[in-house]
Amino acid sequence: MLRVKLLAEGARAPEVAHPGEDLGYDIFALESVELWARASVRVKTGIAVEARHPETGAALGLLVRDRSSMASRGIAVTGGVIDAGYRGEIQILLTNLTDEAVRLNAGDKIAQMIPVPVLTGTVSVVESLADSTRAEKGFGSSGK
Ligand SMILES: O=c1ccn([C@H]2C[C@H](O)[C@@H](COP(=O)(O)OP(=O)(O)OP(=O)(O)O)O2)c(=O)[nH]1
Repeated sequence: MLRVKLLAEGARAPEVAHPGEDLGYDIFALESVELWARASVRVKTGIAVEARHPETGAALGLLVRDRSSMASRGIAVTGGVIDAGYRGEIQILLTNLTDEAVRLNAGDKIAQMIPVPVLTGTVSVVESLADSTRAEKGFGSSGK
């Protein structure tokens, strides 16, 4: 469940293309932007949101992720952590990984937002951690 405040003329509420199946809400650019080669830009959406679990009503955060169609053109979402309590304008950080400038137009669908529960809790500094099979092994320890 997403409550949306439209902050500017031309702002468009997020949409779910396939309700009940899609993980993310598609979001739209408020403005046209030139994405210079190898550079990052912050794109306004003109929306503020409040995401809640449809059954429990618990506050949810949102992770902004790529649309595969944009990623396959070399335009990647960076940043992307929207805290559950954030009520400011959602802005989309995009990085042009290519050597060519790319123009995005106002109204373009530029990213998707995936709701996630808030699982952060208290932080305790301890002397030892619970045993596990992996223990300290990592960085390719399990082979190719
Ligand atoms: O792609 C993004 C990333 C973040 N935000 C907003 C929502 C988020 O809740 C807030 C803060 O983001 P984050 O915690 O990642 O930034 P920070 O650099 O750690 O700033 P702060 O000290 O305000 O937490 O900025 C966006 O609109 N778009």
